Amino acid sequence: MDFQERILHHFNDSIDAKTYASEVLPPFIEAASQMMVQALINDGKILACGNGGSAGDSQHFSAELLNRFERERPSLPALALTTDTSTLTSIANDYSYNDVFSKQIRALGQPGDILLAISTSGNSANVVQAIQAAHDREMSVVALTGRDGGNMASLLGQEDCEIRVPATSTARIQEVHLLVLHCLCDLIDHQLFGNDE
Ligand SMILES: O=C(CO)[C@@H](O)[C@H](O)[C@H](O)[C@H](O)COP(=O)(O)O
Ligand SMILES: [Zn+2]
Repeated sequence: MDFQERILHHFNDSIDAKTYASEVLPPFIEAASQMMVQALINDGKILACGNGGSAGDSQHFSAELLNRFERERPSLPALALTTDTSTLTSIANDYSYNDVFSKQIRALGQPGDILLAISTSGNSANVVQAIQAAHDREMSVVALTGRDGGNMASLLGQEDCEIRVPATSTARIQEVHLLVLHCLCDLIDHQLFGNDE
């Protein structure tokens, strides 16, 4: 395969992953948006976490809520738990990397808040512990996963919502996660602030 063939292969794989996801994910994305809207209406906030590319997704999503997505509207309360290096390094150093998100949630999470937990494998131990901490704080969870949902899937209850991308490649799952996050931003704006046409 020459370089351009490789590139084409990535594009086609990504298109196929999104097409397949579009056949199964819409009801779950709708439900997750309604959970988030209800939390925001009730003065709750959204805390987001994940590792690597999913840390980037957490920050991408919280920025779109705090600042804006595609239209003018008031700031919405969201916080990525992946950004404060002093907090992250001290928790990892003194306790364990598995605690970096859960300790923040136990301090900042309030009943009625939402945890957005992002992992392509569903098996990142710090995200699994974040879900446990969120439940302890009476928060509901929106989980963005892939593959078989991993350990995260088995922890979720009736109040939670899993959006599981039907794919196995980390990169393809991440590409669909980003699209899902943009759908959530659009649906949140639409439900809170009405039609923008
Ligand atoms: O972005 C990528 C791969 O595309 C990596 O940084 C990836 O996010 C990291 O390996 C993560 O640690 C994977 O964690 P997870 O998705 O299994 O929870
Ligand atoms: Zn990546």
